[in-house]
Amino acid sequence: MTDPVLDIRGVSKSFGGLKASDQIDLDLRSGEIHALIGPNGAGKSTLIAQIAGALAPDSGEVRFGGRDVTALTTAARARLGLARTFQISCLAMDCTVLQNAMLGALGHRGDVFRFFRPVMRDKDLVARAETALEQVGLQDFRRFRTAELSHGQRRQLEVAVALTLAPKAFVMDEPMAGLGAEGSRQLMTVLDRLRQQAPILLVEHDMDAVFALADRISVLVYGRIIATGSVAEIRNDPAVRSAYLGDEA
Ligand SMILES: Nc1ncnc2c1ncn2[C@@H]1O[C@H](COP(=O)(O)OP(=O)(O)OP(=O)(O)O)[C@@H](O)[C@H]1O
Repeated sequence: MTDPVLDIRGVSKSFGGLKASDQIDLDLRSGEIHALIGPNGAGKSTLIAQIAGALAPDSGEVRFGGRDVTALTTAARARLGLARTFQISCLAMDCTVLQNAMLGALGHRGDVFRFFRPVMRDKDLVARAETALEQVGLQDFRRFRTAELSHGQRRQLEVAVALTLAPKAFVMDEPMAGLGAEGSRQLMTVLDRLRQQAPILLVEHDMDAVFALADRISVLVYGRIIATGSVAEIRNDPAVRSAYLGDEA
């Protein structure tokens, strides 16, 4: 088997006497969606923050693309290809869908301060942004103002912006939150395809989405991973059922 894209080894983080991350081992392999689930307060956000670089672990190591990135900033990890989405919406609502996608592509080339008019004539950048829009199914909306998009379409656009950065892995924090049935269905179609391009570590409360999408699931309870396995293995795991899934399984 090839090395995992993301490899979390023995990561721990305490807040006072509370162990929010307790010796966590977790990996993300090429081509997969690995869902991280757990009850409120289990430590999902704390772990994601340590993976993305927003929070330093007390101990342990975060490896990305075969290198130790534990000491790197969020921006440095992003430049290496670690894309984190859905924490803060960074879309410019008055810009068109295509312009927003181009902002991502510009960031990738390091010239975010160029003005839009000359940039819009840059065929390479436009092509990169349009390819990303196609990948998320928004090609027909390229000239729409972003404010005109539905909530779900904005999530799809955020994925497109991330795609223009040519990510090697995605970390997604509750992408389905606040979406209706149709928005969730569309975003699930996008994520389902996306895993081939870059694997996804998916934190999600929507169990229907998790069970439909995940290749593997890890269950976090009180800062510890109590099980990792396929959907069937997790559904049938007695410890998971009593600690978390209950009737949902
Ligand atoms: N900065 C902080 N200072 C003190 N305690 C914190 C801090 N951040 C998180 N915690 C605590 O760590 C534990 C884990 O919180 P965390 O937000 O990571 O859980 P979560 O699984 O993401 O929850 P939710 O599903 O509700 O978002 C909680 O008990 C929380 O109160």
